[in-house]
Amino acid sequence: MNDIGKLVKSLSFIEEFVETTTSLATERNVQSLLSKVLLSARNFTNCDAGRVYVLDVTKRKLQLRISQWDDGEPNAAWYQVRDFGQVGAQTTNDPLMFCGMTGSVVLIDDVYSYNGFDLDYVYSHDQLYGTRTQSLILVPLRDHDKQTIGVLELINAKDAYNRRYVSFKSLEAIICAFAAQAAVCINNALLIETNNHLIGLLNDTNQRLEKENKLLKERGSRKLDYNIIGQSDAMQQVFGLMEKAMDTGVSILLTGETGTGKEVFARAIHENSIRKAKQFITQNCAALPEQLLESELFGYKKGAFTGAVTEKKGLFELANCGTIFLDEIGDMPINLQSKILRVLQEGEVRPLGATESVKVDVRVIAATHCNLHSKIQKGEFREDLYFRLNVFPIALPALRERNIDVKLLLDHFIRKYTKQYSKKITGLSPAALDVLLKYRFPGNVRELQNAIERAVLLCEHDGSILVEHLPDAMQQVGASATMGGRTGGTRITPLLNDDRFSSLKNAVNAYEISVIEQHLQANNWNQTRAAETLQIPRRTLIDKMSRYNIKTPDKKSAQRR
Ligand SMILES: Nc1ncnc2c1ncn2[C@@H]1O[C@H](COP(=O)(O)OP(=O)(O)OP(=O)(O)O)[C@@H](O)[C@H]1O
Repeated sequence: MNDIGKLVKSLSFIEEFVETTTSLATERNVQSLLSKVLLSARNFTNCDAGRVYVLDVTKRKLQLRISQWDDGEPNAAWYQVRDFGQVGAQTTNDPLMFCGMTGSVVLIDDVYSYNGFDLDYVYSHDQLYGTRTQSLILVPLRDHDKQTIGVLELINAKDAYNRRYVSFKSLEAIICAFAAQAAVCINNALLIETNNHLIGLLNDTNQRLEKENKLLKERGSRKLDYNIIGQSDAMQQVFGLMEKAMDTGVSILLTGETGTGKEVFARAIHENSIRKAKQFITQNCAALPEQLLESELFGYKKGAFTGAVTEKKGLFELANCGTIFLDEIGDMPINLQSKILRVLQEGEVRPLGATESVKVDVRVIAATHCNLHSKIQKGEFREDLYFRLNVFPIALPALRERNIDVKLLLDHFIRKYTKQYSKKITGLSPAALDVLLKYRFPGNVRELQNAIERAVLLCEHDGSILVEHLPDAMQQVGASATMGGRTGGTRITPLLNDDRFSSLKNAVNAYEISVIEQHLQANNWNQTRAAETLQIPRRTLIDKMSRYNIKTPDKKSAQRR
């Protein structure tokens, strides 16, 4: 080539160079810019391949962002992110780290006979993808302030005419000039990318804050109406937990003795949540045999079993977008537990006899009075279901642990039942109040409520509730307190005048009957639970009931309400 020819070639090269770098400056998308940068660099230098590595926002981690070989873009699985914080620039044996940290060019013409830097990443790439790296150059990408923002790597430079390998030495100057221009464009695009990312984050945060604000405003204007009595610290803690869980939709596990208000709380959570416009459905898992419970909860298709003459929607479907309260979850048959788990995990139910599942969005609130841990140990309750339900546990305190609430509840129920039965009474006599404050309430609020309802009915118009209007078990507390601690004996007299106490045996029997009746009543006539609170085997309870002719009143089953 003569001088004129060389001059023309140089001029057209410069023209192409300027054109390319100008076109790069208009590209805003980082990934397509990197792709263009690499392609242009390879075109100028006739390289087989190349890669661009970019430092992350912390300016510590060098990440592979794009890789091109003649026959495609191998994925980046082989590449290990370089952490600049781990070694010093001068001690590193890794050429990428060295180039990035010192801003120096690394040029290797014969990769397989080279023994300077550790080129393991090159060898492993060749082995993994069947490539052949002959030579390479690493050039730092630096911004206006000479801060490294990444590394440009070009591989296997070739002669444009005969496609033979050539040394990168002759191309170093032009590659460095190109890299300097490209780095400015990449830096701008990275800043725009970071900006957009931050704007996105800001928008998300704004939206979230707006939502939370709206919720808080709604909450402020919405009168939280729990209809739950309790000012003790223990109850305040429960209210706090309940408010935290209210609008989240997480599963809640309510634990506590019988009658502590698990269902009251479940209903209050639903009625004060964003689901309140939808259904609140309750199902007592101990109340039905397994198959009936299954068809209640999941529904069935026509012909799914003998008797399934029409299709029936299950409770989960009926509670869609609302809340389902699964009471006595500890008594859920083990086979059904896996189905419940599926609802919680996948948000879908499959009615009996159906071939397809139905998507449901139901908040599950479960309750139990029994110890699920021991049920898990006995293999009666699935541990995975327990963890799923127990996302947000709330333990309700027993009434005896929150004495200051007893008075409030007494006032509340006296007001309620005097209104309900249109009865005018003056309140509780001091002796009755004394008894009630001493009593341990094994049946908790339910027992107190039942006692007051009964007492209001028994009490004289315009009179006050006396000890004799209270259930026997409570009267015994009053009597034993009088016998044990006080003198005067006024409260023993009625007992001695009573035929039932004519002999010690009769008195003991009468006492036993009243205790058993109390526990049955407090447990809604559920024999299993009454036996538990009495701490006797269920069989013994049944024997005693038959011996003393204690009969369950007609309807005591706690079904769906
Ligand atoms: N804090 C409270 N304030 C007012 N009433 C309450 C309170 N706690 C419970 N009650 C009343 O006590 C009775 C029993 O409550 P609930 O049925 O919610 O108890 P539970 O813990 O679900 O009982 P079980 O385990 O036997 O099903 C209900 O009539 C309820 O209205």
